Amino acid sequence: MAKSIDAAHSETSFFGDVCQFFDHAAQFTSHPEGLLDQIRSCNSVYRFRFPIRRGNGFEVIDAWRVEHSHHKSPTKGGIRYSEMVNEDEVMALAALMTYKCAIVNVPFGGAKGGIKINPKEYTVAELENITRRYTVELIKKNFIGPGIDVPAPDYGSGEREMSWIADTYQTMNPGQLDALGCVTGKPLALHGIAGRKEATGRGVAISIRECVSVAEDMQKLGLEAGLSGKRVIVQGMGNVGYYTIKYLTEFGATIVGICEFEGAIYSSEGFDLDEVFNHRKTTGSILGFSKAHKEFKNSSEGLEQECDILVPAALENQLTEHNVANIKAKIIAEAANGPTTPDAASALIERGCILIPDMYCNAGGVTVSYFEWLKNLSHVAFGRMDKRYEENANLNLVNTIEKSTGVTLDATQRSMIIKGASELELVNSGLEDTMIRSYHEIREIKMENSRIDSLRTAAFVSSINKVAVSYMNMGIWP
Ligand SMILES: NC(=O)C1=CN([C@@H]2O[C@H](COP(=O)(O)OP(=O)(O)OC[C@H]3O[C@@H](n4cnc5c(N)ncnc54)[C@H](O)[C@@H]3O)[C@@H](O)[C@H]2O)C=CC1
Ligand SMILES: O=C(O)CCC(=O)C(=O)O
Repeated sequence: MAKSIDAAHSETSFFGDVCQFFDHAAQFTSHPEGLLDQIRSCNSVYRFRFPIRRGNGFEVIDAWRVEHSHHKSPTKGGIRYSEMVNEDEVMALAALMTYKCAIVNVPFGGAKGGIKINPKEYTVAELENITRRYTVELIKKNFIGPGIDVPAPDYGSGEREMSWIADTYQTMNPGQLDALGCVTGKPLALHGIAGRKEATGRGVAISIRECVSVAEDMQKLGLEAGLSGKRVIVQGMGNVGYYTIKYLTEFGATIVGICEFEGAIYSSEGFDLDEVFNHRKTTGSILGFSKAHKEFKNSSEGLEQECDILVPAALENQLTEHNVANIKAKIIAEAANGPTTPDAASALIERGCILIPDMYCNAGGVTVSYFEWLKNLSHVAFGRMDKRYEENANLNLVNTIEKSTGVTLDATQRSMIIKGASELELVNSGLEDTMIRSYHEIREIKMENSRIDSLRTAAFVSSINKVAVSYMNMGIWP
């Protein structure tokens, strides 16, 4: 990979790494440097601090919301709750959101938030105070709203936090009809959407299934096409990792390794997700699981075991120049944001591996967030208006065919054909179509230019071009 103007910056910076990938891809586009600079830069970085009551005193919390690009509104991206969060990280994650949304044609600019706490060290009441106060700070500066900036879950946050955000925003904006579209990833009972919780992991599994379905690409790796029997190691068993394992298993893959914070386990025969999950719930650790052939107290050793596909689904900077030589996988599916550093990515590509890039691989979450936002703005659940209509039309059709052919279907066949689509089925269909279509869009860009070295570069080319068109069409005002 050619060294870029931002390479020096990237030694210590996640945002620098993202810029380095961007600059490498930009050479395959024809946009003027000024426009590229506008696309690459973070438009607004809001850093703030606020106090919460704790014990007999109070504690000051550091927080951020970064809106990377306003080429489309609203901006969109999760909120990370982590004691390691910092400004550079939130900027990088916001930038990735811009490129991610562009790849999957979700009409949002990119944003991300961060709250610098370890959520495990706070009571639920304290977490609620922090989340509500964070929301109020965003409201004060116009950094949240259904048409402005729409947060969602990320590492360390989930449906519960999104409910608190929605309730705070709604309370502060009485009568605002679209208020519930101010945040996505809400529980179903609070105007969320069926399938959002599983969406990122489901999308990751679909992206991998699509990648391994291309026989020509698998042949180059010395692998058979298809997921059946493929050996997979997953790092992180949180929201994204858990559902990635669930759907990969459903699609026929074998989960041979799981790495968590406290260590890693390996079994060449494969793991049952629920057995491992329940063991961890009961004992507090994945270590000590009786069906594991090997276990590692140093979790990162788990990444280096024999497998076909490695899925980092925890945090950034997991595959680096220090461990890349020991990675055995031929396919890396970046379920986490930024798990591979530019140096490690170059080494893997030179070795002939396929890297399914984060900005595409984990885009299922924001895709279904988009559906949730649409549902909130239209104030009606998907399928509500047409489900029964569709069923009646199908019923008439089946009756007519039965009458004219003399063939009678059994009850199972009838209900399968007649049934109208539920919200979950529509969401999953939209998600699957988006992931499959986007994979081939990126792959074709790569295939069309032999100088484009990776799916990541192709993905960046695709998003840079899309964002550039938006900026050019908008013009500059005043
Ligand atoms: N939640 C979502 O919808 C989306 C999340 N992502 C990305 O996916 C990644 C994971 O996010 P979530 O699953 O939501 O977070 P989560 O908080 O639900 O789970 C993360 C899991 O990773 C584990 N973990 C942390 N450090 C680890 C390490 N060094 N080794 C092994 N395991 C480790 C944690 O113990 C936890 O179980 C993040 O990079 C996030 O930005 C990307 C797109 C959407
Ligand atoms: O669902 C969303 O809006 C964003 C999820 C997210 O933070 C991400 O894709 O990294």
